[in-house]
Amino acid sequence: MSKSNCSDCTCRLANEVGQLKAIVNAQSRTLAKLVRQMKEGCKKDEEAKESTLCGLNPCLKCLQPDILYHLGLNTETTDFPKVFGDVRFVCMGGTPGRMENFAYYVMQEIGLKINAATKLRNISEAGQRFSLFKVGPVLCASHGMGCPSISILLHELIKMMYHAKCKDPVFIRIGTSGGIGVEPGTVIISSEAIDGRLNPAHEILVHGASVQHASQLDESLADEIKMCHDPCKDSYEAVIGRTLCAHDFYEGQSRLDGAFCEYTPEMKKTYLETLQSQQVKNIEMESLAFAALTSRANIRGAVVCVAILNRLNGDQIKTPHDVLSKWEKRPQELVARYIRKVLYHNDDDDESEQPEDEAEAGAGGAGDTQKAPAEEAE
Ligand SMILES: O=P(O)(O)O[C@H]1O[C@H](CO)[C@@H](O)[C@H]1O
Ligand SMILES: O=c1cc[nH]c(=O)[nH]1
Repeated sequence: MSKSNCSDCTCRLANEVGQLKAIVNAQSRTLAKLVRQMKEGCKKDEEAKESTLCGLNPCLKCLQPDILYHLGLNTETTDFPKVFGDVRFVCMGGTPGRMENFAYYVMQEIGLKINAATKLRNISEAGQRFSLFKVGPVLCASHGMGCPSISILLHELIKMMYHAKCKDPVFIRIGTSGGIGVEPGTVIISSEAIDGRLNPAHEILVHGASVQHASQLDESLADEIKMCHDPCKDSYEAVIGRTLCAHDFYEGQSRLDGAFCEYTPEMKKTYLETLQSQQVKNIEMESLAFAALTSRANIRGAVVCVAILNRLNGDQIKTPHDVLSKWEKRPQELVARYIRKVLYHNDDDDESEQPEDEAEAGAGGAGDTQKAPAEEAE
């Protein structure tokens, strides 16, 4: 065996030992908690459990059933507290493929396993709009492009959290974006979302009148995710900055390569330089609705996007697909590390533990997996 193979192998083993240690520690904590509960006379957590979400539509409790149309789920046919009650992280990104890959990746990172002959099931397949995967306490959803699409998903996911009585779920968008004055491949964690006029508000029309909702993001969550970046080991930078949310990819982002363009290159240059002078680090298309809807519900939210180009240098995305797909994994890496840290390394937190069912039986709990077709099992 060559020296480098040997050190790779040692590194892998050390990694696996670290993961096993985290799982064993988490299981010890779970065991200690169960023993404590037995001593206290089996007080059940569930009895006191209510969702921690605030400011929701008071009519929700009267909807029997509540039909989450675009997710293809309803409260009559699905036992939300049973299937989704353990959700602590809701991660979302534009495409179904990214979110399926992320689900498998996070499963590995948090030490869960499924049988080799099974695969994760798209729970919202019946809705035929979004994809939704559940890996223990992590939900992974695709949101499509733009604020209207992500806001439909968010309304339904927030209602899901409410019906499932989830406690303090954290929502994170993992995406791509156009950077402003940053090296392509840099990860930007948004401090706040702003619109094209640099207003920190998501504007919607209700009964024909403009309603604005503040689009602040959780600063401490952004810091916690940033701390998961290791400047010595990671070959890319991670920065915190303002994110401009546009309502389209071309004119809304001052591109010169759309089917229509009624401004000059000089006007584009001036606009992008103004953004740069206002600490805007990137442009994408969902952060306004994401920030507004999560903060209205009292949900901690973060937006973590890789910059796939520097808009000060051009408009077209010329980077090869294999490089883009490596970059696309960077926000996923940071977010998976964050989730892992919250679940297993938060020693001050009595509740940090390996999810009980899945630690023993793999991530194949109710609604999580299905048998793979024969050819995929091979
Ligand atoms: O890469 P995702 O997360 O899909 O998001 C970005 O990419 C899309 C445009 O190409 C927009 O939806 C923008 O927000
Ligand atoms: O320039 C870009 C790149 C990705 N997504 C966007 O919205 N804009």
